[in-house]
Amino acid sequence: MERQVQRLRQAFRSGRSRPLSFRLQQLEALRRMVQECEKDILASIAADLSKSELNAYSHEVITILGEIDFMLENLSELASAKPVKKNLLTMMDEAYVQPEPLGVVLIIGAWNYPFVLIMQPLVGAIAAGNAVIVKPSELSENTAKILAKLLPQYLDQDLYAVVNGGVTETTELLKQRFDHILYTGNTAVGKIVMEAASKHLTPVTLELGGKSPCYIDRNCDLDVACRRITWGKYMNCGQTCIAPDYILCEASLQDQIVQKIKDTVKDFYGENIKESPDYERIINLRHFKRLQSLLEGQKIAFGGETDEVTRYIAPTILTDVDPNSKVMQEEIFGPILPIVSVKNVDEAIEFINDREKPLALYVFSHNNKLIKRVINETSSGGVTGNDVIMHFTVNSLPFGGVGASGMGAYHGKYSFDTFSHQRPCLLKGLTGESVNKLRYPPNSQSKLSWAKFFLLKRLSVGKLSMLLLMALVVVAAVTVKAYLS
Ligand SMILES: NC(=O)c1ccc[n+]([C@@H]2O[C@H](COP(=O)([O-])OP(=O)(O)OC[C@H]3O[C@@H](n4cnc5c(N)ncnc54)[C@H](O)[C@@H]3O)[C@@H](O)[C@H]2O)c1
Ligand SMILES: CCCCCCCC=O
Repeated sequence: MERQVQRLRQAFRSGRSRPLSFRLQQLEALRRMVQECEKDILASIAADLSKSELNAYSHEVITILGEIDFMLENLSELASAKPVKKNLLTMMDEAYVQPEPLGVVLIIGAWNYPFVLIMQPLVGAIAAGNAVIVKPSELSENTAKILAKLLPQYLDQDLYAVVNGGVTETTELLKQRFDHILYTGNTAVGKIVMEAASKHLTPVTLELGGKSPCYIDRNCDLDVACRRITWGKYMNCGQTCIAPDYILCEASLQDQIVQKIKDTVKDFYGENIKESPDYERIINLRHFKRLQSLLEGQKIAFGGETDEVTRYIAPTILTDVDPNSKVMQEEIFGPILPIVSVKNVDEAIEFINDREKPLALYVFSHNNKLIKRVINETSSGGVTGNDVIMHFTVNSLPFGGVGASGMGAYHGKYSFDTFSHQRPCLLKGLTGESVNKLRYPPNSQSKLSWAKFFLLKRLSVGKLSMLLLMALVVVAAVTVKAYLS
């Protein structure tokens, strides 16, 4: 591992990954890889998650093609130096922020969207000019294998590498020094990653999970709300980091919600859900048994059927759920939807705030003020009002958690920024010493007054006021010079 990281570091130091032309060429190669090898990629995702190839395409491939296109279109703007406002002392100088690559970046992915969770950060890291090691999840082994096979065929092999393996390999990898680590997965491993990173003072982006609440207001179109919730909850068999984890609503709405979700499930997946190409399976037996245990002692209003051999768990709704029960203590990450009754929106807000900050928050209501109130009085990684999941698809929004659901963010511009250092640059000339005397010892009260005048005024002005200020500076400089000599 050490030799591999060193090899990448050497290639990074050669400067090869920095020119925009090189980055664009690598991103184009990545796009070619996705297009030319689409069949193999879809087959791998489908095999890992018992998913149809159509769903593999719409859940994963579309996102990546969109992200690559965004970077290709916007890279030169993202990577450009950004001039900044100046003060009176520096108004004749050049001041700008220059994004620069961080170095060698490690990306660790999770199994539930095995292609997206490696490729989307990879696109950002390449665009920002870094060398990258990706470590796909060993639980989605087919996608891990196809990534290890394809990426070296299309990308520069000295700058980008795939390491496959489980806990042993990742532990070894985490002993190495990286310049940034982006980890996607559960909170317990997130802490391990952060601890390992701290040994090298490596900054981390942690894309974690949590229980994402979904509040349904009485004043709402329940048909639409339930259709959208059914889609977001049962897609990928509930194994989505931002799936609505549980519903909060007034007790009087519970039965209607159950009925409407039940009807929608029938519309989406047919009478025999097991036969539907759109309904996935649980990733492995450990997760299947964990989910089965969450059903124990619960009132199952709909679904509840399980089949260990195929790891099938039916779309399930639990009603009158006790907030202290096991299903309300951990992220469900499966097709089980508990409904917890609250008296009103105040109680819903209190319920949310009594728990760890979730990765996503959903509110359904005709009343926009109520939606804004829930947003203003709670905290979560992201929010979608009157829908679920969709904020993930808008790559002009940063995607990430807060508190226990993670730190840092990516997607689009935010990926570029995550994998860049925003380097402040100030370029001065070698003239102007008369004004500079103000900061050289010995200090005095009058020098301090002048320093206050120069430094506490900001220039954020159009041409006319700029001219006025320049005149002011010249007068001030002459006065100071006369005063000091
Ligand atoms: N915020 C997001 O974008 C996002 C996206 C997907 C999943 N998630 C969250 O991830 C969780 C599901 O993922 P998971 O954790 O089951 O995935 P996982 O089991 O695939 O683990 C994630 C990664 O951590 C590595 N890993 C596992 N144990 C390790 C250890 N002891 N030391 C070092 N590395 C180790 C794995 O090899 C894998 O690459 C859920 O909580 C979900 O909400 C978050
Ligand atoms: C089109 C929906 C993609 C959702 C991906 C969510 C990633 C986290 O699990």
